[in-house]
Amino acid sequence: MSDLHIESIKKFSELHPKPTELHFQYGTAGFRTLGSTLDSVVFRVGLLAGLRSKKLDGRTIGVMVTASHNPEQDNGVKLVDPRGEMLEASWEAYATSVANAPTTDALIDALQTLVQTVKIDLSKPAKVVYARDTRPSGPALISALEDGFKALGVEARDAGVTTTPILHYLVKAINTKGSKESYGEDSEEGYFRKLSEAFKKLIAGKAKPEPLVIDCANGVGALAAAKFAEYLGDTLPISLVNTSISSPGALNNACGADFVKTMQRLPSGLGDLLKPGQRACSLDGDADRLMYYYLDERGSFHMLDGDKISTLVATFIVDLVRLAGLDSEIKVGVVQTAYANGASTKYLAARLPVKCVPTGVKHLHHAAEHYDIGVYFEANGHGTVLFSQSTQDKFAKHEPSTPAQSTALNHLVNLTQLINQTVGDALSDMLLVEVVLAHKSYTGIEWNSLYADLPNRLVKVVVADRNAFKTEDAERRLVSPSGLQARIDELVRKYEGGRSFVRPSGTEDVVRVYAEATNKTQADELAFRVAGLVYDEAGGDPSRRPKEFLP
Ligand SMILES: CC(=O)N[C@H]1[C@@H](OP(=O)(O)O)O[C@H](CO)[C@@H](O)[C@@H]1O
Ligand SMILES: [Mg+2]
Repeated sequence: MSDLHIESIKKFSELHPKPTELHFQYGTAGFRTLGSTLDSVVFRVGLLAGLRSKKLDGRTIGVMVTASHNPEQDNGVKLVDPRGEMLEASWEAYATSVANAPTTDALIDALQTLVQTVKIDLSKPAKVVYARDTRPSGPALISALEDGFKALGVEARDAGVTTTPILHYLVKAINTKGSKESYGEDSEEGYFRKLSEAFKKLIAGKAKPEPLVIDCANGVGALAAAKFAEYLGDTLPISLVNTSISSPGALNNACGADFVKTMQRLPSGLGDLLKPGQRACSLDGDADRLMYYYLDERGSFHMLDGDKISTLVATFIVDLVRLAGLDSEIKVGVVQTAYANGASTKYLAARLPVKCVPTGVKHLHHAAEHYDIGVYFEANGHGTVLFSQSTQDKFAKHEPSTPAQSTALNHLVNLTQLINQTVGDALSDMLLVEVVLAHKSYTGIEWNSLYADLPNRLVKVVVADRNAFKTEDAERRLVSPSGLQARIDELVRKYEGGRSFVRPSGTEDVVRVYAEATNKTQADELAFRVAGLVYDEAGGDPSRRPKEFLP
């Protein structure tokens, strides 16, 4: 085993000192906080990425610099494992300790501990591919990252400014290059070509849809959507709005998927544009979340969120599997979190297996891998479909006995190419939705009528210590503070169709309360009553108790 390049790491580390007063945590979305505080963290992630690659025999690791739907001044960084997946969970703690070493000497110690604990052979090569979104703090953070690569002698490939899902695609494409499981050409062009060719095959012969309006959140999705428009030509007429990637303050400001989901209204810039019934969708700041919506004849807003997408897509795939004559061999299942609307769960559970897992993409992704075809979406619009290798092998071997079976089988094979199976991908998901709508001859209105969402409300409660809140049963029940769950249950029983749960956020310093009921007033009331219980239980100052929190 060779040694760490200690002198080189020391020299570069002195250029990227850790701010003494800050603690960083590798959470659900990697490290994420104010961009101006992340210099040392990103430098150290450069080192970590190199070590992770060495640990995996020189397979390529991805690094994405983004803060997604968060405000423009925020930034973040996360690592992507070789198959295009989120970093293995055990490394989250190593990343946290490396990021928090107070001095250069402490950093060297933390790295050496990591090398010994996970037995990294330092003589192995280190390869990384990296990218960033459009945030103004991005270029400086990228140069800190590159210092990390130089310090460790990493062979690094710059993927420039691109979406999170494209970076995940690249990681997988690079690592499967030349193999029987090749994921595609390892370039952006390869990605656009792969997806747009699959899309064209899937909608061949279908009626040309009305133009789709895409709100790009003034982020990197604007660049990728514009490229798709070139590749798709008139097979999918699209009209892009909120594409100002270099206007200060514009990113995610009153637009984007998270704004639409949270505010349940149109993003800015679309008001005068949309005709009644016309489909529109929003991407988030790094283009891995998608929300659809439309205005009806009366100008009322209707949102088609991750649950609606999941339902649309899962039932379409179930039908194709049956039509292809594969339903006895291939099982389709859906994964959701507790935030899934109860009406979607009811609709899905009557048709196919549904599993509930804790919040966070890694939980959904792993659970979806247990199905032959696993569909997962968070209500917020992040999700994808996974086809297991054995399922893809079955597609390749299956001999259809009728022309109808053959058509369905072709559609399934093309879906495996259209869908970015590494991670949720707003643009790939958008093409997928468009395919299903075209096949079913649905407008947004018919899609929306599959089931009616239960009215719901999400409330944040600021507490002294959110770690005092511990959950079980996929976060649907509290185990501590003790006794609180029983009081929530007692409240919920008073509401028709009531459901409510409380969990600490993994990305913000708050506790989240979710409630639903059969009408909006009741859902709001239940949410604010539970929020009041949580606030009081956590010892919140009565004089600062938010007025809307009910007694
Ligand atoms: C209610 C909600 O939308 N929670 C989001 C949010 O997690 P929290 O742990 O709730 O802060 O950010 C996660 C990362 O983007 C996302 O996976 C999740 O769905
Ligand atoms: Mg995102």
